[in-house]
Amino acid sequence: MSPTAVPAARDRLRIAIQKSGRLSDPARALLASCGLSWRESRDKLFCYGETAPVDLLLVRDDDIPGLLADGVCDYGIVGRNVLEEQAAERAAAGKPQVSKEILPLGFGGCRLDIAVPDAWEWEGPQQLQGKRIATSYPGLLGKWLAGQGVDAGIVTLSGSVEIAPRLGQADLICDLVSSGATLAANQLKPVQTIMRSEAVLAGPVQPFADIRGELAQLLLRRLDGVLRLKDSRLLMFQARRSEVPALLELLPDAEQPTLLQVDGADTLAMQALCHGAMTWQRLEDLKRAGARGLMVLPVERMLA
Ligand SMILES: Nc1ncnc2c1ncn2[C@@H]1O[C@H](COP(=O)(O)OP(=O)(O)OP(=O)(O)O)[C@@H](O)[C@H]1O
Ligand SMILES: O=P(O)(O)OC[C@H]1O[C@H](OP(=O)(O)OP(=O)(O)O)[C@H](O)[C@@H]1O
Ligand SMILES: [Mg+2]
Repeated sequence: MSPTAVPAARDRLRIAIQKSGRLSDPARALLASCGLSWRESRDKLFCYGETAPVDLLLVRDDDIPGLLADGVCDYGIVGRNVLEEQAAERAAAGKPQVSKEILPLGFGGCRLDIAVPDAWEWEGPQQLQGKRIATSYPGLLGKWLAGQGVDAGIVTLSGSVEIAPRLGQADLICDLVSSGATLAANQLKPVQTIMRSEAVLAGPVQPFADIRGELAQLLLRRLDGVLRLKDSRLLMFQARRSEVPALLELLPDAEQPTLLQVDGADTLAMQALCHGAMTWQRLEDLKRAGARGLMVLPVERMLA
């Protein structure tokens, strides 16, 4: 599609997700928890939305920003690293940005790190001057190097970046790191993070002018509800009125606690939506502060 072409109006929303890889299952599970379900095409590349007019396109993650830019799909679930890399490449080519990060989704967490051979003593970014750096993220690395005022050679590789220093293709690398195991197995160590990444919902910079605007609102509202409840629990207990202030101090993450009088004036029942982890330690602290009959319940859905 030419850069000036306007994508045809559609009456269904189309979301691109990774076909197979780290983000495919969690992306699908997240959308399913928003009440969406699909019928799959025989080639398993397109899923037709059944419960709502929201279809899925199953593709390679690197293709998602381009599909968004071309208007082939309306939203995409992709790593911030991929989205930002293609944005950096578009910017370097003088192309306008047509899509952006709408919402971080809380899975697929990793970092884009500079990693050097174990034997190096790291003194800071200036040490990279004149070095060759292997990466699959030339746009992000180039932008970061320019910001540091460092002139280094970028060796672009599509995979197996960690092996490049041993093969003599580069002096060091810039790649995704999660546990650090791949770096360690290749006698490399991370020395500098240039980006923190996770899966994000990417979407258009401009709002939709057709029915997709309403579908987009519905999707975003439901995603917001699901993500807000991800680590949330409903906490219920009873306590004496005099103990309530101390108990509330132990619950800084409680949203609008509700207090009900249960017998006479002294005993109160309390319920609150808590957004932090409800560990055994926390429950024991609450018990010590006077909470009785503590119950922690999962919260399935919330509509603010
Ligand atoms: N080790 C990791 N830990 C956590 N998340 C990661 C890790 N490596 C990559 N990711 C995130 O998951 C995304 C997808 O990674 P994956 O390895 O499945 O991609 P891929 O091999 O490029 O897949 P595709 O075949 O779709 O091109 C990455 O872009 C990144 O955002
Ligand atoms: O810090 P770690 O937990 O070891 O993870 C980092 C590795 O994970 C990714 O590769 P992946 O395993 O997806 O293989 P790939 O190179 O084929 O994409 C990434 O490119 C690193 O190589
Ligand atoms: Mg890929």
